[in-house]
Amino acid sequence: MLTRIAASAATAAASRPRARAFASLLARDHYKHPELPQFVVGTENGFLPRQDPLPTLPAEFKELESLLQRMPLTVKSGAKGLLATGDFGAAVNAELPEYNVDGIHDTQLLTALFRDYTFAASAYLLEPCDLFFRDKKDYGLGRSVLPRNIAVPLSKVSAKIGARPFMEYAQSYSLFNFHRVDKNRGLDYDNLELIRQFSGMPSEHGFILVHVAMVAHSGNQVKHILGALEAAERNDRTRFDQELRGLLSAMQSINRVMDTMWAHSAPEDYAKFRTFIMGTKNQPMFPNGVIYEGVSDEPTFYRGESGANDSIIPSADNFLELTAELPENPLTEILRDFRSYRPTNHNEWLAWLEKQARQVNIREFSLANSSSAVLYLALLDQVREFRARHWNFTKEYIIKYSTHPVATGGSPITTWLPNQLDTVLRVMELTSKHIHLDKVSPADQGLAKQLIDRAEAQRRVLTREVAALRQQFNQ
Ligand code: HEM
Repeated sequence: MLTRIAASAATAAASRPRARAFASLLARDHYKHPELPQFVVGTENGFLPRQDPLPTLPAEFKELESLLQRMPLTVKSGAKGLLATGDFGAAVNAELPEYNVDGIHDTQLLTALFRDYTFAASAYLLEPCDLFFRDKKDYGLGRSVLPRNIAVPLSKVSAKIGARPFMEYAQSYSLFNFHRVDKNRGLDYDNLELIRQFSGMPSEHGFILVHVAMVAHSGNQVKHILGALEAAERNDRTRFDQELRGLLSAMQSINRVMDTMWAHSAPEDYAKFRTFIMGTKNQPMFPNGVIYEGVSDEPTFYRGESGANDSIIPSADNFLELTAELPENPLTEILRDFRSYRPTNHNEWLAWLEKQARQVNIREFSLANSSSAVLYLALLDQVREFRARHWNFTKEYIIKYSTHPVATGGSPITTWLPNQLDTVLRVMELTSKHIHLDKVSPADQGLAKQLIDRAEAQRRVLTREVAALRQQFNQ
């Protein structure tokens, strides 16, 4: 039933060329159906789930719930948890039954089970790496077999929600891992509480919930993207510019919340919980992958949890037709592979948007009018701002404290993020050549000059930085 609903929604979107087609996925009768996936892109929820995540599991899963509550390095009472003493793996083997999940169809419960089994799986597989890292500042080897009491139900639940059986950004670690302190209030950072975590540290709480508070603004991003596509299709310049202004304001809100990361999550703490969000693909801790006992004898290799699977920036890339400007190289292949580690409907949205923006020709339509072109440049600048801040995060939270050459998602640490940042900066330079500054208001003239100068300077600095880091990391 569930796949039928998702499939019919996808077919509806694909078969209608009009810009509003995707919004029809949110028809009210579909939206409330308990078997509809939790992650369905919308103009209100954006890329967050359509229902708030279940904070605890029902009583029939009490052993799993108990293990997860006792799991963090520091538990709620302040005492040391199972991961701190290196006892989590033994506790899983001794206490966890192999639950039967065959009869479950409600996606709110299925996704909560997916979140909780992926937490248990990552803690189980990476527990030895965390112990090793505390002493040696290297990760050693992870466990290479996932026991059947986790592997079998995790694989079944994953198949039901269309996910890979491994911790991911949206359906487990970040976007299905919050609850509201006050049910009647919105999703501001101060109204968010965390459900699961590995460390029990305030910095992990902040790291996860800043992502949620940013994505809380993505409904506006989706709304204005849909509006701008429709306006361009109808050749309605006035409305197109209004929608671009709305989109700009949504992106500015997202970037403002992102900047609060520095205050909510301390750079020196990141390495203490980062081990547990690593993947098993392209990682030296899992040279032979991981066998899922009771599922298959073939080893599995999965990318780890990463904000790279968030949909805000890929949506901006696709709408602004930046994706088409990415160089054809192994780093861009990694980007495309990352984009497959997200909820099915997010993938459908991104694929639809890339095609639709190309068909309507958003870039050409924007550049055909100097005022729209300045707005287009300002939107590129928001993507630049996100990626530049993000590159600063990577230097301050990771590179300062670790010589491990691979990020949690499995990408090379020194070159992958700059591949995308450099593309935005290059496209900003190209775009600036299409703007007739004599045809825009003095305020827009000043703005355009400021954005172009900053992009040129940033590109020069980035090239120097990456060359130095590549030498240091031998990449
Ligand atoms: C301390 C904060 C953060 C750190 C250290 C960090 C680190 C990283 C790293 C190392 C990557 C490379 C991919 C990989 O994992 O292999 C990445 C990718 C990415 N992260 Fe983060 N991240 C942080 C916060 C965020 C936040 C708050 C968001 C918001 C949604 C985010 C969104 C992304 C995106 C979209 C990518 C792909 C980048 C691109 O397309 O250029 N990250 N992150």
